[in-house]
Amino acid sequence: MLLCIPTVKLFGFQQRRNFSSLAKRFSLIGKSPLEPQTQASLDKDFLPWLERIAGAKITNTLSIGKSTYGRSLFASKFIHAGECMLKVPFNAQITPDELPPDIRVSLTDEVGNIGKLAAVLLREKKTGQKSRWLPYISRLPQPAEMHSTIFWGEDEFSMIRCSAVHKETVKQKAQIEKEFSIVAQAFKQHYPMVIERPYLEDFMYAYALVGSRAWETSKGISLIPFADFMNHDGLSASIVLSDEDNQLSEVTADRNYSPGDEVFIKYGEFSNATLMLDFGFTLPYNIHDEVQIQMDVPNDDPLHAMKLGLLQTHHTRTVKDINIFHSSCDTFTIKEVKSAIGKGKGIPQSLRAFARVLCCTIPQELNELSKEAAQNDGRLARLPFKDRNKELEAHKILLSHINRLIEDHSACIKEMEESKCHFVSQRFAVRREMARDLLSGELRVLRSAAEWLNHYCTTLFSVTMEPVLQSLQ
Ligand SMILES: C[S@@+](CC[C@H](N)C(=O)[O-])C[C@H]1O[C@@H](n2cnc3c(N)ncnc32)[C@H](O)[C@@H]1O
Repeated sequence: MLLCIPTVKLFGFQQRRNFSSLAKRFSLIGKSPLEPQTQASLDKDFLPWLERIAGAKITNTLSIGKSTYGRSLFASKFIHAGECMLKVPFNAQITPDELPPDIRVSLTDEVGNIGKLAAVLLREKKTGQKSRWLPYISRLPQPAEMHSTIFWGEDEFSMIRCSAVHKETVKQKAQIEKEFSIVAQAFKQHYPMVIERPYLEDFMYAYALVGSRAWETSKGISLIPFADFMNHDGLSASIVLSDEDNQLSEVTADRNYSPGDEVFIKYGEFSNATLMLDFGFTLPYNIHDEVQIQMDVPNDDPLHAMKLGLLQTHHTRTVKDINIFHSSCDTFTIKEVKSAIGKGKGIPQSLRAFARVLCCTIPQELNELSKEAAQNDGRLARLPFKDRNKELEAHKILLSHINRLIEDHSACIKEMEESKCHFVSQRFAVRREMARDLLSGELRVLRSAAEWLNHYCTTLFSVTMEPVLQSLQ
Protein backbone atom coordinates (compact mmCIF):
# COMPACT_ATOMS: atom_id res chain seq x y z
CA MET A 1 0.00 0.00 0.00
CA LEU A 2 1.37 3.34 -0.96
CA LEU A 3 0.61 6.68 0.49
CA CYS A 4 -1.67 8.56 -1.86
CA ILE A 5 -0.89 12.12 -2.72
CA PRO A 6 -3.87 14.17 -3.80
CA THR A 7 -3.33 17.03 -6.17
CA VAL A 8 -6.42 18.85 -4.95
CA LYS A 9 -6.00 21.03 -1.94
CA LEU A 10 -8.72 19.70 0.25
CA PHE A 11 -8.45 19.22 3.94
CA GLY A 12 -10.48 19.82 7.03
CA PHE A 13 -9.52 21.35 10.31
CA GLN A 14 -9.94 19.85 13.70
CA GLN A 15 -9.35 20.63 17.29
CA ARG A 16 -6.08 19.88 19.02
CA ARG A 17 -6.20 16.46 20.57
CA ASN A 18 -4.19 14.65 23.07
CA PHE A 19 -2.09 11.81 21.76
CA SER A 20 -1.92 9.71 24.90
CA SER A 21 -3.35 6.61 23.23
CA LEU A 22 -0.84 6.82 20.40
CA ALA A 23 2.05 7.63 22.67
CA LYS A 24 1.24 4.55 24.75
CA ARG A 25 2.35 2.35 21.87
CA PHE A 26 5.93 1.08 22.17
CA SER A 27 6.50 3.01 25.40
CA LEU A 28 5.32 -0.24 26.97
CA ILE A 29 8.37 -2.02 25.71
CA GLY A 30 10.89 0.13 27.44
CA LYS A 31 12.35 1.85 24.41
CA SER A 32 13.78 5.12 25.66
CA PRO A 33 13.39 7.79 23.01
CA LEU A 34 16.20 10.21 22.32
CA GLU A 35 15.40 13.73 23.48
CA PRO A 36 14.29 15.79 20.47
CA GLN A 37 17.21 18.20 21.11
CA THR A 38 19.78 15.36 20.96
CA GLN A 39 18.34 14.16 17.69
CA ALA A 40 18.11 17.69 16.36
CA SER A 41 21.83 18.14 16.84
CA LEU A 42 22.49 14.82 15.06
CA ASP A 43 20.30 15.93 12.18
CA LYS A 44 21.22 19.62 12.09
CA ASP A 45 23.02 19.29 8.75
CA PHE A 46 20.11 17.52 7.07
CA LEU A 47 17.82 20.43 6.19
CA PRO A 48 20.60 22.72 4.89
CA TRP A 49 21.75 19.84 2.69
CA LEU A 50 18.22 19.19 1.33
CA GLU A 51 17.58 22.90 0.84
CA ARG A 52 20.80 23.12 -1.20
CA ILE A 53 19.53 20.34 -3.48
CA ALA A 54 16.09 21.93 -3.66
CA GLY A 55 17.46 25.42 -4.22
CA ALA A 56 14.69 26.65 -1.94
CA LYS A 57 13.66 26.96 1.71
CA ILE A 58 11.76 23.84 2.82
CA THR A 59 10.48 24.88 6.24
CA ASN A 60 10.66 27.71 8.76
CA THR A 61 8.77 25.97 11.51
CA LEU A 62 9.78 22.32 11.72
CA SER A 63 12.81 20.42 12.96
CA ILE A 64 13.76 16.76 13.07
CA GLY A 65 13.62 14.93 16.37
CA LYS A 66 13.12 11.44 17.69
CA SER A 67 9.89 10.09 19.20
CA THR A 68 8.76 6.63 20.23
CA TYR A 69 8.03 6.03 16.54
CA GLY A 70 11.54 6.79 15.28
CA ARG A 71 12.51 10.03 13.54
CA SER A 72 9.74 12.62 13.63
CA LEU A 73 9.10 16.25 12.87
CA PHE A 74 8.50 18.73 15.70
CA ALA A 75 7.24 22.29 15.73
CA SER A 76 10.16 24.63 16.37
CA LYS A 77 7.85 27.67 16.60
CA PHE A 78 4.12 28.28 17.05
CA ILE A 79 2.29 26.92 14.02
CA HIS A 80 -1.27 28.01 13.30
CA ALA A 81 -3.93 25.82 11.71
CA GLY A 82 -3.96 26.43 7.96
CA GLU A 83 -0.29 27.41 7.83
CA CYS A 84 1.92 25.65 5.30
CA MET A 85 4.56 23.78 7.34
CA LEU A 86 6.82 22.44 4.61
CA LYS A 87 7.37 22.53 0.88
CA VAL A 88 9.61 19.95 -0.77
CA PRO A 89 10.28 20.74 -4.47
CA PHE A 90 10.05 17.78 -6.86
CA ASN A 91 13.77 18.17 -7.67
CA ALA A 92 14.59 17.17 -4.08
CA GLN A 93 12.52 13.97 -4.31
CA ILE A 94 13.65 10.50 -5.34
CA THR A 95 11.77 8.73 -8.14
CA PRO A 96 12.38 5.67 -10.34
CA ASP A 97 13.59 8.12 -13.03
CA GLU A 98 16.92 8.07 -11.19
CA LEU A 99 17.57 4.62 -12.64
CA PRO A 100 19.73 4.71 -15.77
CA PRO A 101 17.59 4.17 -18.91
CA ASP A 102 19.15 0.77 -19.72
CA ILE A 103 18.25 -0.56 -16.26
CA ARG A 104 14.76 0.89 -16.49
CA VAL A 105 14.22 -0.95 -19.76
CA SER A 106 15.42 -4.23 -18.21
CA LEU A 107 13.04 -3.92 -15.29
CA THR A 108 9.94 -4.47 -17.48
CA ASP A 109 6.39 -4.28 -16.21
CA GLU A 110 6.90 -7.22 -13.91
CA VAL A 111 8.65 -4.95 -11.47
CA GLY A 112 6.10 -2.58 -9.94
CA ASN A 113 6.68 1.01 -8.87
CA ILE A 114 7.72 0.01 -5.35
CA GLY A 115 10.23 -2.50 -6.74
CA LYS A 116 11.66 0.12 -9.13
CA LEU A 117 12.15 2.68 -6.39
CA ALA A 118 13.57 -0.05 -4.13
CA ALA A 119 16.11 -0.69 -6.92
CA VAL A 120 17.06 3.02 -6.81
CA LEU A 121 17.57 2.83 -3.04
CA LEU A 122 19.57 -0.35 -3.39
CA ARG A 123 21.83 1.21 -5.98
CA GLU A 124 22.36 4.32 -3.83
CA LYS A 125 23.14 2.15 -0.82
CA LYS A 126 25.64 0.14 -2.80
CA THR A 127 27.20 3.36 -4.08
CA GLY A 128 28.03 4.14 -0.42
CA GLN A 129 29.82 7.40 0.41
CA LYS A 130 29.60 8.52 -3.21
CA SER A 131 25.80 8.51 -3.27
CA ARG A 132 24.29 11.95 -3.74
CA TRP A 133 21.48 10.87 -1.39
CA LEU A 134 23.80 9.69 1.40
CA PRO A 135 22.59 12.17 4.08
CA TYR A 136 19.03 10.94 3.48
CA ILE A 137 19.77 7.23 3.13
CA SER A 138 21.88 7.17 6.27
CA ARG A 139 18.90 8.51 8.24
CA LEU A 140 16.41 5.86 7.14
CA PRO A 141 15.33 3.29 9.76
CA GLN A 142 17.57 0.24 10.10
CA PRO A 143 16.21 -3.27 9.40
CA ALA A 144 16.07 -3.99 13.15
CA GLU A 145 13.67 -1.06 13.60
CA MET A 146 11.24 -2.32 10.97
CA HIS A 147 8.33 -4.56 11.86
CA SER A 148 6.41 -5.30 8.67
CA THR A 149 5.19 -8.89 8.82
CA ILE A 150 7.48 -9.71 5.88
CA PHE A 151 10.31 -9.67 8.45
CA TRP A 152 8.59 -11.79 11.10
CA GLY A 153 10.14 -15.10 12.14
CA GLU A 154 8.07 -18.31 12.30
CA ASP A 155 7.23 -18.01 16.00
CA GLU A 156 6.10 -14.41 15.53
CA PHE A 157 4.26 -15.15 12.31
CA SER A 158 2.24 -18.00 13.81
CA MET A 159 0.61 -15.52 16.23
CA ILE A 160 -1.42 -14.10 13.32
CA ARG A 161 -2.16 -17.38 11.52
CA CYS A 162 -5.94 -16.84 11.79
CA SER A 163 -5.79 -13.46 10.01
CA ALA A 164 -5.73 -12.86 6.25
CA VAL A 165 -2.53 -10.84 6.84
CA HIS A 166 -0.77 -14.19 7.19
CA LYS A 167 -1.60 -15.25 3.64
CA GLU A 168 -1.05 -11.76 2.25
CA THR A 169 2.42 -11.63 3.78
CA VAL A 170 3.33 -14.91 2.11
CA LYS A 171 2.05 -13.51 -1.20
CA GLN A 172 3.95 -10.26 -0.76
CA LYS A 173 7.20 -12.08 0.02
CA ALA A 174 6.79 -14.19 -3.11
CA GLN A 175 6.22 -11.03 -5.16
CA ILE A 176 9.32 -9.38 -3.68
CA GLU A 177 11.40 -12.47 -4.51
CA LYS A 178 10.12 -12.43 -8.08
CA GLU A 179 10.92 -8.73 -8.50
CA PHE A 180 14.30 -9.20 -6.87
CA SER A 181 15.35 -11.81 -9.40
CA ILE A 182 14.63 -9.34 -12.23
CA VAL A 183 16.39 -6.44 -10.44
CA ALA A 184 19.42 -8.61 -9.57
CA GLN A 185 19.68 -9.76 -13.18
CA ALA A 186 19.51 -6.16 -14.44
CA PHE A 187 22.22 -5.05 -11.98
CA LYS A 188 24.43 -7.97 -13.01
CA GLN A 189 24.01 -7.09 -16.65
CA HIS A 190 24.49 -3.33 -16.39
CA TYR A 191 26.82 -2.91 -13.40
CA PRO A 192 28.96 -6.07 -13.58
CA MET A 193 31.95 -4.42 -11.87
CA VAL A 194 30.67 -1.23 -10.34
CA ILE A 195 28.21 -2.54 -7.80
CA GLU A 196 28.55 -5.41 -5.38
CA ARG A 197 25.95 -8.15 -5.98
CA PRO A 198 22.70 -7.32 -4.15
CA TYR A 199 21.14 -9.81 -1.75
CA LEU A 200 17.46 -10.58 -1.39
CA GLU A 201 17.51 -9.27 2.22
CA ASP A 202 18.86 -5.91 1.00
CA PHE A 203 16.10 -5.69 -1.59
CA MET A 204 13.41 -6.68 0.93
CA TYR A 205 14.63 -3.97 3.27
CA ALA A 206 14.62 -1.37 0.46
CA TYR A 207 11.17 -2.58 -0.64
CA ALA A 208 9.79 -2.21 2.91
CA LEU A 209 11.32 1.28 3.21
CA VAL A 210 9.67 2.38 -0.02
CA GLY A 211 6.33 0.72 0.85
CA SER A 212 6.21 2.50 4.20
CA ARG A 213 7.35 5.98 3.15
CA ALA A 214 6.80 6.70 -0.55
CA TRP A 215 3.88 8.55 -2.06
CA GLU A 216 2.08 7.90 -5.32
CA THR A 217 2.75 10.96 -7.47
CA SER A 218 2.63 12.12 -11.07
CA LYS A 219 6.05 10.41 -11.42
CA GLY A 220 4.41 7.13 -10.37
CA ILE A 221 6.03 7.06 -6.99
CA SER A 222 8.34 9.37 -4.99
CA LEU A 223 10.30 9.41 -1.79
CA ILE A 224 9.88 12.87 -0.31
CA PRO A 225 12.79 13.46 2.07
CA PHE A 226 11.95 15.39 5.23
CA ALA A 227 8.14 15.07 4.69
CA ASP A 228 8.61 11.33 5.18
CA PHE A 229 9.85 11.88 8.74
CA MET A 230 6.26 12.63 9.73
CA ASN A 231 4.46 9.93 11.67
CA HIS A 232 0.87 8.82 11.30
CA ASP A 233 -2.10 9.84 13.37
CA GLY A 234 -5.36 8.44 12.00
CA LEU A 235 -7.26 11.45 13.38
CA SER A 236 -5.08 14.08 11.75
CA ALA A 237 -6.54 15.90 8.77
CA SER A 238 -3.13 16.92 7.39
CA ILE A 239 -1.92 15.05 4.35
CA VAL A 240 0.87 15.51 1.83
CA LEU A 241 -0.46 17.47 -1.13
CA SER A 242 1.02 17.85 -4.57
CA ASP A 243 1.21 21.25 -6.24
CA GLU A 244 1.89 20.41 -9.88
CA ASP A 245 1.92 24.07 -10.96
CA ASN A 246 4.75 24.93 -8.59
CA GLN A 247 6.35 21.46 -8.82
CA LEU A 248 6.40 20.77 -5.08
CA SER A 249 4.81 18.69 -2.31
CA GLU A 250 3.51 20.48 0.74
CA VAL A 251 1.85 19.91 4.10
CA THR A 252 -0.50 22.32 5.83
CA ALA A 253 -1.23 22.25 9.57
CA ASP A 254 -4.71 21.02 10.50
CA ARG A 255 -4.43 22.52 14.02
CA ASN A 256 -2.33 24.85 16.13
CA TYR A 257 1.02 23.51 17.37
CA SER A 258 3.21 24.83 20.18
CA PRO A 259 7.00 24.64 20.00
CA GLY A 260 8.13 21.10 20.87
CA ASP A 261 4.87 19.39 19.75
CA GLU A 262 5.25 16.45 17.42
CA VAL A 263 3.53 17.15 14.11
CA PHE A 264 1.53 14.29 12.60
CA ILE A 265 -0.13 13.61 9.27
CA LYS A 266 -2.62 10.97 8.18
CA TYR A 267 -1.19 8.32 5.85
CA GLY A 268 -4.68 7.17 4.90
CA GLU A 269 -7.68 5.33 6.30
CA PHE A 270 -5.86 2.08 6.86
CA SER A 271 -6.85 -0.97 8.88
CA ASN A 272 -4.34 -2.53 11.25
CA ALA A 273 -3.89 -5.31 8.67
CA THR A 274 -2.59 -2.77 6.14
CA LEU A 275 -0.61 -0.76 8.68
CA MET A 276 1.06 -3.93 9.88
CA LEU A 277 2.02 -5.39 6.52
CA ASP A 278 2.95 -2.18 4.76
CA PHE A 279 4.06 0.18 7.51
CA GLY A 280 5.16 -2.16 10.30
CA PHE A 281 2.99 -0.79 13.08
CA THR A 282 -0.59 -0.99 14.37
CA LEU A 283 -2.89 1.21 16.41
CA PRO A 284 -4.30 -0.06 19.71
CA TYR A 285 -7.83 0.85 18.57
CA ASN A 286 -8.27 1.38 14.88
CA ILE A 287 -11.65 2.56 13.61
CA HIS A 288 -10.72 1.40 10.10
CA ASP A 289 -10.24 -2.21 11.10
CA GLU A 290 -11.79 -4.78 8.81
CA VAL A 291 -11.66 -8.51 8.24
CA GLN A 292 -10.98 -10.29 5.01
CA ILE A 293 -13.00 -13.47 4.78
CA GLN A 294 -12.99 -16.19 2.21
CA MET A 295 -15.98 -18.41 1.50
CA ASP A 296 -15.89 -21.53 -0.67
CA VAL A 297 -18.42 -23.39 -2.71
CA PRO A 298 -17.80 -26.93 -1.34
CA ASN A 299 -16.25 -29.29 -3.89
CA ASP A 300 -18.91 -31.91 -3.18
CA ASP A 301 -21.76 -29.49 -3.92
CA PRO A 302 -23.62 -31.06 -6.91
CA LEU A 303 -24.09 -27.53 -8.31
CA HIS A 304 -20.41 -26.56 -7.73
CA ALA A 305 -19.58 -25.65 -11.35
CA MET A 306 -22.85 -23.89 -12.01
CA LYS A 307 -22.55 -21.80 -8.85
CA LEU A 308 -18.95 -20.81 -9.54
CA GLY A 309 -19.80 -19.90 -13.12
CA LEU A 310 -22.69 -17.73 -12.00
CA LEU A 311 -20.65 -16.02 -9.26
CA GLN A 312 -17.79 -15.30 -11.62
CA THR A 313 -20.06 -13.94 -14.33
CA HIS A 314 -21.65 -11.54 -11.91
CA HIS A 315 -18.49 -10.51 -10.08
CA THR A 316 -17.63 -6.87 -10.63
CA ARG A 317 -15.69 -4.42 -8.55
CA THR A 318 -17.79 -1.34 -8.15
CA VAL A 319 -15.36 0.58 -6.00
CA LYS A 320 -11.68 1.18 -6.60
CA ASP A 321 -9.79 -1.47 -4.69
CA ILE A 322 -7.75 0.54 -2.19
CA ASN A 323 -7.06 -2.51 -0.14
CA ILE A 324 -3.83 -4.43 -0.05
CA PHE A 325 -5.94 -7.52 -0.33
CA HIS A 326 -7.13 -8.49 -3.72
CA SER A 327 -10.73 -8.90 -4.51
CA SER A 328 -12.31 -11.97 -6.04
CA CYS A 329 -15.81 -13.36 -6.12
CA ASP A 330 -15.24 -15.47 -2.98
CA THR A 331 -13.35 -12.93 -0.86
CA PHE A 332 -15.14 -10.27 1.13
CA THR A 333 -14.18 -7.42 3.38
CA ILE A 334 -16.31 -6.83 6.43
CA LYS A 335 -16.12 -3.71 8.54
CA GLU A 336 -17.43 -3.12 12.02
CA VAL A 337 -21.23 -3.09 11.98
CA LYS A 338 -22.23 -0.15 14.09
CA SER A 339 -25.73 -1.28 14.91
CA ALA A 340 -27.01 -4.82 15.19
CA ILE A 341 -30.64 -3.74 14.98
CA GLY A 342 -30.91 -3.13 11.31
CA LYS A 343 -29.72 0.51 11.21
CA GLY A 344 -26.69 1.36 9.10
CA LYS A 345 -25.09 -0.81 6.48
CA GLY A 346 -24.99 -4.24 8.11
CA ILE A 347 -22.75 -6.83 6.50
CA PRO A 348 -21.80 -6.55 2.80
CA GLN A 349 -24.55 -7.31 0.31
CA SER A 350 -22.08 -9.25 -1.81
CA LEU A 351 -21.41 -11.67 1.07
CA ARG A 352 -25.10 -12.19 1.70
CA ALA A 353 -25.60 -12.78 -2.02
CA PHE A 354 -22.84 -15.42 -1.97
CA ALA A 355 -24.59 -17.22 0.88
CA ARG A 356 -27.90 -17.17 -1.02
CA VAL A 357 -26.20 -18.78 -4.00
CA LEU A 358 -24.54 -21.32 -1.70
CA CYS A 359 -27.82 -22.59 -0.30
CA CYS A 360 -29.51 -23.17 -3.66
CA THR A 361 -30.07 -26.88 -4.15
CA ILE A 362 -31.54 -27.17 -7.63
CA PRO A 363 -30.49 -25.57 -10.96
CA GLN A 364 -33.89 -23.91 -11.25
CA GLU A 365 -33.19 -21.82 -8.13
CA LEU A 366 -29.92 -20.59 -9.61
CA ASN A 367 -31.62 -19.80 -12.92
CA GLU A 368 -34.19 -17.77 -11.05
CA LEU A 369 -31.46 -15.78 -9.32
CA SER A 370 -29.85 -15.11 -12.67
CA LYS A 371 -33.17 -14.01 -14.16
CA GLU A 372 -33.87 -11.76 -11.19
CA ALA A 373 -30.42 -10.13 -11.58
CA ALA A 374 -31.11 -9.43 -15.27
CA GLN A 375 -34.46 -7.84 -14.40
CA ASN A 376 -32.90 -5.59 -11.76
CA ASP A 377 -29.48 -3.93 -11.69
CA GLY A 378 -27.56 -6.98 -12.93
CA ARG A 379 -26.22 -7.90 -9.50
CA LEU A 380 -26.80 -11.43 -8.35
CA ALA A 381 -28.94 -12.48 -5.37
CA ARG A 382 -29.20 -9.00 -3.90
CA LEU A 383 -32.87 -9.40 -2.92
CA PRO A 384 -33.92 -11.54 0.04
CA PHE A 385 -35.35 -14.94 -0.88
CA LYS A 386 -39.14 -14.89 -0.92
CA ASP A 387 -38.97 -18.19 0.96
CA ARG A 388 -38.03 -16.99 4.46
CA ASN A 389 -36.69 -20.41 5.50
CA LYS A 390 -34.21 -20.27 2.64
CA GLU A 391 -33.23 -16.70 3.57
CA LEU A 392 -32.72 -17.89 7.15
CA GLU A 393 -30.61 -20.85 5.98
CA ALA A 394 -28.35 -18.57 3.90
CA HIS A 395 -27.70 -16.26 6.82
CA LYS A 396 -27.14 -19.16 9.19
CA ILE A 397 -24.36 -20.36 6.88
CA LEU A 398 -22.72 -16.95 7.28
CA LEU A 399 -23.26 -16.87 11.00
CA SER A 400 -21.63 -20.24 11.48
CA HIS A 401 -18.65 -19.19 9.28
CA ILE A 402 -18.18 -15.99 11.26
CA ASN A 403 -18.60 -17.81 14.57
CA ARG A 404 -15.80 -20.16 13.51
CA LEU A 405 -13.54 -17.18 12.77
CA ILE A 406 -14.43 -15.71 16.17
CA GLU A 407 -13.39 -18.99 17.81
CA ASP A 408 -10.09 -19.03 15.85
CA HIS A 409 -9.29 -15.43 16.75
CA SER A 410 -10.21 -15.96 20.41
CA ALA A 411 -8.01 -19.09 20.54
CA CYS A 412 -5.03 -17.21 19.01
CA ILE A 413 -5.43 -14.32 21.47
CA LYS A 414 -5.77 -16.72 24.42
CA GLU A 415 -2.68 -18.62 23.34
CA MET A 416 -0.76 -15.37 23.09
CA GLU A 417 -1.88 -14.28 26.56
CA GLU A 418 -1.05 -17.65 28.10
CA SER A 419 2.41 -17.80 26.59
CA LYS A 420 3.15 -14.27 27.73
CA CYS A 421 6.44 -14.28 29.53
CA HIS A 422 8.45 -11.23 30.43
CA PHE A 423 11.77 -12.53 29.15
CA VAL A 424 11.30 -11.92 25.45
CA SER A 425 13.31 -9.71 23.15
CA GLN A 426 12.16 -6.17 22.59
CA ARG A 427 11.50 -7.06 18.96
CA PHE A 428 9.23 -9.97 19.94
CA ALA A 429 7.39 -7.78 22.47
CA VAL A 430 6.67 -5.14 19.79
CA ARG A 431 5.43 -7.74 17.34
CA ARG A 432 3.28 -9.51 19.97
CA GLU A 433 1.67 -6.16 20.76
CA MET A 434 1.01 -5.64 17.04
CA ALA A 435 -0.47 -9.14 16.74
CA ARG A 436 -2.74 -8.40 19.68
CA ASP A 437 -3.90 -5.08 18.20
CA LEU A 438 -4.61 -6.80 14.88
CA LEU A 439 -6.49 -9.78 16.29
CA SER A 440 -8.49 -7.83 18.86
CA GLY A 441 -9.55 -5.35 16.16
CA GLU A 442 -10.57 -8.18 13.83
CA LEU A 443 -12.41 -9.89 16.68
CA ARG A 444 -14.37 -6.69 17.35
CA VAL A 445 -15.37 -6.54 13.68
CA LEU A 446 -16.34 -10.24 13.59
CA ARG A 447 -18.40 -9.96 16.77
CA SER A 448 -20.29 -6.97 15.41
CA ALA A 449 -21.07 -8.94 12.22
CA ALA A 450 -22.21 -11.97 14.24
CA GLU A 451 -24.46 -9.77 16.35
CA TRP A 452 -26.01 -8.28 13.23
CA LEU A 453 -26.56 -11.71 11.70
CA ASN A 454 -28.03 -13.05 14.94
CA HIS A 455 -30.50 -10.22 15.01
CA TYR A 456 -31.43 -10.73 11.34
CA CYS A 457 -31.88 -14.49 11.84
CA THR A 458 -33.96 -14.03 15.02
CA THR A 459 -36.24 -11.56 13.25
CA LEU A 460 -36.62 -13.87 10.24
CA PHE A 461 -37.27 -16.84 12.50
CA SER A 462 -40.00 -15.06 14.43
CA VAL A 463 -41.69 -13.94 11.20
CA THR A 464 -41.45 -17.52 9.86
CA MET A 465 -42.90 -18.92 13.04
CA GLU A 466 -45.79 -16.44 13.27
CA PRO A 467 -48.31 -18.49 11.20
CA VAL A 468 -47.35 -21.66 13.13
CA LEU A 469 -47.86 -19.93 16.46
CA GLN A 470 -51.14 -18.45 15.27
CA SER A 471 -52.42 -21.89 14.22
CA LEU A 472 -51.62 -23.23 17.69
CA GLN A 473 -53.63 -20.52 19.41
C1 LIG B 1 6.92 7.71 6.79
S1 LIG B 1 7.87 6.98 8.02
C2 LIG B 1 7.82 8.15 9.32
C3 LIG B 1 9.19 8.47 9.88
C4 LIG B 1 9.84 7.36 10.66
N1 LIG B 1 9.44 7.43 12.04
C5 LIG B 1 11.36 7.39 10.58
O1 LIG B 1 12.02 7.13 11.58
O2 LIG B 1 11.88 7.64 9.50
C6 LIG B 1 6.77 5.69 8.50
C7 LIG B 1 7.26 4.82 9.62
O3 LIG B 1 7.22 5.50 10.87
C8 LIG B 1 6.73 4.65 11.92
N2 LIG B 1 5.42 5.20 12.37
C9 LIG B 1 4.73 6.20 11.81
N3 LIG B 1 3.61 6.46 12.49
C10 LIG B 1 3.57 5.59 13.51
C11 LIG B 1 2.63 5.36 14.57
N4 LIG B 1 1.51 6.06 14.72
N5 LIG B 1 2.91 4.36 15.44
C12 LIG B 1 4.04 3.62 15.32
N6 LIG B 1 4.95 3.80 14.33
C13 LIG B 1 4.73 4.77 13.45
C14 LIG B 1 6.57 3.27 11.29
O4 LIG B 1 7.77 2.59 11.49
C15 LIG B 1 6.39 3.60 9.81
O5 LIG B 1 6.79 2.56 8.96
